[in-house]
Amino acid sequence: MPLSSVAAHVDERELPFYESVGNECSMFEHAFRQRLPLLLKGPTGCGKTRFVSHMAAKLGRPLFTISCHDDLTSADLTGRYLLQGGETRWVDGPLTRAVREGGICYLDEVVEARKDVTVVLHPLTDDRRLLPLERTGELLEAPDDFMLVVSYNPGYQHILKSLKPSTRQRFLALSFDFPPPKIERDIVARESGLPGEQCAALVNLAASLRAMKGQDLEEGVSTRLLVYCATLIAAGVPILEAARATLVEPLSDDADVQEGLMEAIHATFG
Ligand SMILES: Nc1ncnc2c1ncn2[C@@H]1O[C@H](COP(=O)(O)OP(=O)(O)OP(=O)(O)O)[C@@H](O)[C@H]1O
Repeated sequence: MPLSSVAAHVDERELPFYESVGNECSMFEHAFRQRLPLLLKGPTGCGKTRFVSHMAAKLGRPLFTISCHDDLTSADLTGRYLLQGGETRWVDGPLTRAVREGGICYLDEVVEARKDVTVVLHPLTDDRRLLPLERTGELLEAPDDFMLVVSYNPGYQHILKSLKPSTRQRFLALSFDFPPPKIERDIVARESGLPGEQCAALVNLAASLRAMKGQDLEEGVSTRLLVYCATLIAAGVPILEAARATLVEPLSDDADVQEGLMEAIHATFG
């Protein structure tokens, strides 16, 4: 399919809602059109997955999402022979489907993947754009509308779990962070249905909770958790109960840290 005809008349209102923060939408589109793979870096719950679904829908391409973990093998991506009705049949994995169908393949938390997975990605992420399927003997050439997107959270990185330079230098990379306050307020309001003013108070609170990151907290409170909190409040849950369940308990098990978080919450909501 010629790229110029890809999703020429998309109604933005029908796409998964994504509020852009900078130039990420145009960079994604350039990467797609120039057939370059993309790496998204950023903390948990800051909008990376939503961004990818929004862009896939905007470009009119199917999206194949894979959450990477220690046990994920290259066969989970490429496919395997399965016994079906007494016959052994090859079944494509999500990466192979994305290559065959011309879709967007999104590998979330790619640093969690084992080495054999990254090896499969190498010929796909340079100018060869090839996916060798050893088991079937095929060598698939990725079509123009195939794109590989991967993400990871640099905050969780440690020496054993980092991308090798030979892998990361195959990607364009974009950094994500929590959206600026006004944008985050709009996102939380739109996602939860809670009035903007109350969402603004939650976003202010998030700033003080995020300032506690590093002291005793591994990660600052995510936009996702703010949406949860606002959703509960909009559903009638008392603010302090909603805040404890969404902005305190998911962040820490330590009683002292929880107390510190609750203090900040009381300072905002009384
Ligand atoms: N820019 C944004 N536009 C619209 N919604 C957003 C945006 N940023 C965050 N959100 C909201 O935050 C939620 C979490 O975002 P998302 O699932 O995309 O996070 P993520 O960065 O992919 O997290 P993880 O790394 O844990 O997978 C979304 O479901 C959405 O409600």
